[in-house]
Amino acid sequence: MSVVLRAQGLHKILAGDVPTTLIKDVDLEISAGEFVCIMGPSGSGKSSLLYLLGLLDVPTHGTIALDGVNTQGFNDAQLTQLRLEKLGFVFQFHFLLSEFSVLDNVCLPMRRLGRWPEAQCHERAMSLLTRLGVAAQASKLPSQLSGGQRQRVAVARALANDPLILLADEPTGNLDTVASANVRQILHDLTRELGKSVIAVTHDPKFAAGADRRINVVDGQIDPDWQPL
Ligand SMILES: Nc1ncnc2c1ncn2[C@@H]1O[C@H](COP(=O)(O)OP(=O)(O)OP(=O)(O)O)[C@@H](O)[C@H]1O
Repeated sequence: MSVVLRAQGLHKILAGDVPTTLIKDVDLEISAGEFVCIMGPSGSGKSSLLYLLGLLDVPTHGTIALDGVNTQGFNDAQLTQLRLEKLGFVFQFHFLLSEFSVLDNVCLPMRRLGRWPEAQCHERAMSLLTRLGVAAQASKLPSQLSGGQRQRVAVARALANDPLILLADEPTGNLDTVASANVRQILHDLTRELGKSVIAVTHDPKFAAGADRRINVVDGQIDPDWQPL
């Protein structure tokens, strides 16, 4: 299996009167099509690690290679471009743009990347919304959707640019039980069907149960001795 993301010697230290170490000594490889869940106690550094892996934050030391590209020394514009091309994000809160329709929310990252002409952006967006069961909501505003529908649109948006890796931070954390089960199922089934790698932070044992690999973060480090139940 080819490696799509390789993190080596990651450290994240916050400067201050007393420097705080958020992440230390993390080495991690993610294979193509692999579904990995990051688990661990609250405040252990799971989101901090995900933000580093997703190039939303820059490590104090260490390197991250994405699809064979070493990102060390990249400036903001280069990191943004690489994220746009290779990564999709789903957060606990949907972060859809409230003044844009559902369809436009999914088209926006495609327009930004410029890989497809406008007609194809629409076609791709509608196809994703259909697969996620929210095509009927395409012309609505996010405020007119239920929480579960909004999160499904957020998944469609994350997949819009056909990313190599989908990164998710507590994607079912803000949903009721039924919507949570639905989004969980979709994330597992659709990403496998599309052959995406997934890195997901979760507290949800049901979500983690379907993963290929579960890692436990404790005090900013991957616990090498941890055995999932
Ligand atoms: N920008 C920051 N400034 C100061 N402290 C921070 C910052 N970002 C994170 N922290 C601290 O770093 C630690 C790890 O935070 P992080 O959000 O990564 O944990 P987590 O494992 O994702 O937690 P949770 O499961 O509660 O979401 C926490 O103690 C948090 O308060």
